[in-house]
Amino acid sequence: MKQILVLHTGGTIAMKENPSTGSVSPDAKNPLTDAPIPLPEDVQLITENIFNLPSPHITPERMLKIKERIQKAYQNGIDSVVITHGTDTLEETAYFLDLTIGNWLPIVLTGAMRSSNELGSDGLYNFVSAIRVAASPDAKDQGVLVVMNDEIHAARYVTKTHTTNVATFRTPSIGPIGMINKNNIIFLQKVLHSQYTDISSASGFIPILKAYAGMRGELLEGLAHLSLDGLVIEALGAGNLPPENIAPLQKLLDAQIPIVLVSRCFNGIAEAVYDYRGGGSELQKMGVIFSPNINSQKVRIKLLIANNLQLKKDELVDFMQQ
Ligand SMILES: NC(=O)C[C@H](N)C(=O)O
Repeated sequence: MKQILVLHTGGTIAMKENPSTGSVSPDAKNPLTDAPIPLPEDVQLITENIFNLPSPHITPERMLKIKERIQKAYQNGIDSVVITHGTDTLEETAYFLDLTIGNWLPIVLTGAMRSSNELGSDGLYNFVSAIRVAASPDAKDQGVLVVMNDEIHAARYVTKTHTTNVATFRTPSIGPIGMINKNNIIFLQKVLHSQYTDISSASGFIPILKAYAGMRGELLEGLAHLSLDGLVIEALGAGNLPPENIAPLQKLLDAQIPIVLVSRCFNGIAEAVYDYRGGGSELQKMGVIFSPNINSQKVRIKLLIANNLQLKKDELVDFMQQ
């Protein structure tokens, strides 16, 4: 028998709609607990309601709690893990686990865009799909996975792209790494391993700042008065900033605050291409770290993990660029 640990954390998948107002809120009793679940024959579920929270209430400390619960379960010989989670921050928890669990047994996150009593509710279907993927031998050694709407995505790249559509989770550039059919689970691509790093705390003040046309230096100047542990900037295009930001940025760098830059573009990566005031070349020479191929919210998770590893400067650059 395959033993799958199911951790329910909350989110729309555990919510109900009030039919008279149309508003959606957490249900005291998880609707998945009593739902008829067609399980593969060789699968046994061990279910736990670790939280019942909307995912905007999920913090890095709570992600750490999920990680520790999974690692404890590994000692008891479970075969895989399914986590139900709100979709708003699902990609951040998925990536946190991808970086901090050094074990390649399947871990699959899923959620829902429509709550349990809404017409066309996708929760139960996604949950069953996640169990099927977690039970598949091909899901081993693929890193943490996100299963929604008949697709399998890698935690490292997947992102929520739509506020309400059930096909909200997408992987820019490469697409899903697998698909779920009526009778088969098919993996189409093999995922690069994320570097494993163990942490026992997840603290740090690391905001994300999005650049825009006409952005002046006041925001960065203001940030210099807060005790930052790091800063993630979503820069313009290939990795550039309006020139007024250079001087305050230098002040933050002089104060030894790690600054990691990604592009605000949905596709592609930030690189030091442009050599003009505020261009990527100047930013790189100043010591801004360019992060390839993950979005700002995931870079933030990675920088937070780095913050709790107490890395030296060179190690931090290496870690953030992997
Ligand atoms: N679809 C969802 O789960 C959205 C919800 N606000 C959450 O993340 O908890």
